Amino acid sequence: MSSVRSRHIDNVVRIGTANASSLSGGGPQAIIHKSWTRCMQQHGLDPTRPTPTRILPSDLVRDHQQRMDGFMRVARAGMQDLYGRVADLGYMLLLTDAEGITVDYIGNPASESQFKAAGLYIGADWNEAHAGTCGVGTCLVEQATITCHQAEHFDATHIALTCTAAPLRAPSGQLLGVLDVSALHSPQARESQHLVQHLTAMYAQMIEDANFLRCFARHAVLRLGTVPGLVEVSGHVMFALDDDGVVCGANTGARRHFGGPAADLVGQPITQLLDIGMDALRRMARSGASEPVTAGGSHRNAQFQGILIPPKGAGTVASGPAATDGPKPQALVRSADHADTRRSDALDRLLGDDAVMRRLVDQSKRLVDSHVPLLIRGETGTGKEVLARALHAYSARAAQPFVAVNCASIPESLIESELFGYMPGSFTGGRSKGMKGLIAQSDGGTLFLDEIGDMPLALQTRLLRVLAESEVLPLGAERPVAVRLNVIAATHRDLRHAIADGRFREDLYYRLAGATLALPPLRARKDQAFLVRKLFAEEACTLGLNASLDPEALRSLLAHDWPGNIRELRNALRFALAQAGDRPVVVADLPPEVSGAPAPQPAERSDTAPVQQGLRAPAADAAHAAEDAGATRLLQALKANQWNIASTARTLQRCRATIYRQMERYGITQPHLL
Ligand SMILES: Nc1ncnc2c1ncn2[C@@H]1O[C@H](COP(=O)(O)OP(=O)(O)OP(=O)(O)O)[C@@H](O)[C@H]1O
Repeated sequence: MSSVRSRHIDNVVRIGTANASSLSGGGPQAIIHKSWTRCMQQHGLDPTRPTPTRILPSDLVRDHQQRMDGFMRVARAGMQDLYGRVADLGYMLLLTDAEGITVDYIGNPASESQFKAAGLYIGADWNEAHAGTCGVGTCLVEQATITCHQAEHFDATHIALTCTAAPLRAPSGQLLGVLDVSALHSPQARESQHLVQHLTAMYAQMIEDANFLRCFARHAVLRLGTVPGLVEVSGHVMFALDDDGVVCGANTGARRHFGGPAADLVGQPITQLLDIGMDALRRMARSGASEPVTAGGSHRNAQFQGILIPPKGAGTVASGPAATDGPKPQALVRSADHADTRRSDALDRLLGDDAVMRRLVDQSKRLVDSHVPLLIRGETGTGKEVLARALHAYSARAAQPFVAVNCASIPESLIESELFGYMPGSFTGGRSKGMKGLIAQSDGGTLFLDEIGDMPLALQTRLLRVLAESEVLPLGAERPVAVRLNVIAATHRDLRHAIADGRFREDLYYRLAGATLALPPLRARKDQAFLVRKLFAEEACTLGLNASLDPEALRSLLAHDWPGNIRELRNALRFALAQAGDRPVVVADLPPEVSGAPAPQPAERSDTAPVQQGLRAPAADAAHAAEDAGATRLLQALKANQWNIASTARTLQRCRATIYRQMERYGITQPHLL
């Protein structure tokens, strides 16, 4: 072994066996050293045994390619353009999926055999758990653009390479894969890769944005940039809007700038995020010209130039890829006298042909501007928050803020300061400028108090005072602040029981429940087929798929009794779409509890490779079929959610701690921890 290699191995062993806590800190070197530690201490890789890259057999590679077919086409266009810029410098490009499997490649044909020998080719598995620290694998862990330069690679086989990799995300924010730019030879200085790092990040963003526009081709897209004159091509913030100007998609730039996951932005009227009215949007749609736009709410002062890209195909409606209700005029170019039609849409879009829901929506419309406090009741996942947002969008205060507070999820120690706000210096750890509480932020708009049944008793007393007096007293303040309050509360609990048990104040109940809107469970709704089609279209679009639903699969969906209601339906469709990719979704793609099929036993599955990747050992006891079915269901959900524990927990309607506990019980380990 050459002395360079043995020195490298000594270095990796020394740092990789160090105590992980001694490696705190940021910067490129810390990222690499943390990865070396992970490779040795968690993945059990041995740097003294250099191993060539694992190459998957071609039929498995085809499976990986098919799962991201639509996205691959967009990515290839970006890769070709990028390749034109870096080919002369000896670079080649890889596209991998979110597991690190290479699904596409562009490189100089004359060097193909060398690239292949180095593992820079289709089918190569660059997941850190197998390949050690490398561009793709470490980028998947860090979810950020990184360079792994020469001896920063874990495995001595790869120390001649330089690899720069950037993550690629779906409009939902979910990781889709990685764009990698690599070379067999490069100058020794790491700094030589700076420009490549910028280019890789820039093209990754361009590919994501092209995919975003593909997914939301039937929506109007508001594009915002900071360079006037270039906003059409380089606006880095994009919002897809529906007929009412409500956000139905937000790209990575928008998520980064406006904070939070896509799910938090989706459903908000754009007029709340930006200081812009519907009239201005309609004017932009008509003129096609860009206009200055200022961010609203807590992002005030950010100045943009904005342009509105109309939906593809004149006269089509911007309501999702599978909208079947025929051509409609584009809402954003409709004139003001259609305002009432738009207002009614927000609530009417919640239902198909169901008499109970129709009565509820008609009743809501009569109540929404009456200042009667509304209490929405319904089992978990029936759409209480969705209804609250639609009520707000329908109301006369639609252009004012909608502030949602989940009374069950704010830690008890913070709930008071979050709700009421605080003055500068009023408690340790608070912001030096103080903070406006959520109640005051809702001034003139809607305050949505979700899971109100879980609010601690002491706070119920304070909330009661706020409701009675329409003013809040921030922590540390001497004088109360007046608030124009419109409250919608929601709960899945029986508040009368809670009152009887002394857990909920009766006087607060009567303050909140001026009128009660009872959402029916999904199993009782007659418009299930409408909801299936609507949610299927939305989910397919978010995943960037052009999918269809087999009639037999629709029948299975309609036969299920949906204990988790619309949330469970959405998750089941997301799960099925992830299984099916771009081909039609069939019964076998549905989660076993929906399809009615006996869950396959882990040991009997034909696609053993991914199972082996996820299970350390066969599920604990083969005699316990139910256990095995549970393990399989969990494993499938983990894979469908790219091993993201939080979204797996949402899919299965369990809390994260339960998912971790079940993983431990079934011996399931995340692939990058194996
Ligand atoms: N009418 C609807 N159309 C489309 N999707 C809906 C509808 N109603 C609910 N959903 C979807 O169902 C899921 C649950 O909705 P929501 O959070 O509003 O339910 P919830 O009753 O407030 O749940 P919880 O009680 O757990 O807070 C979300 O993914 C939402 O997008």
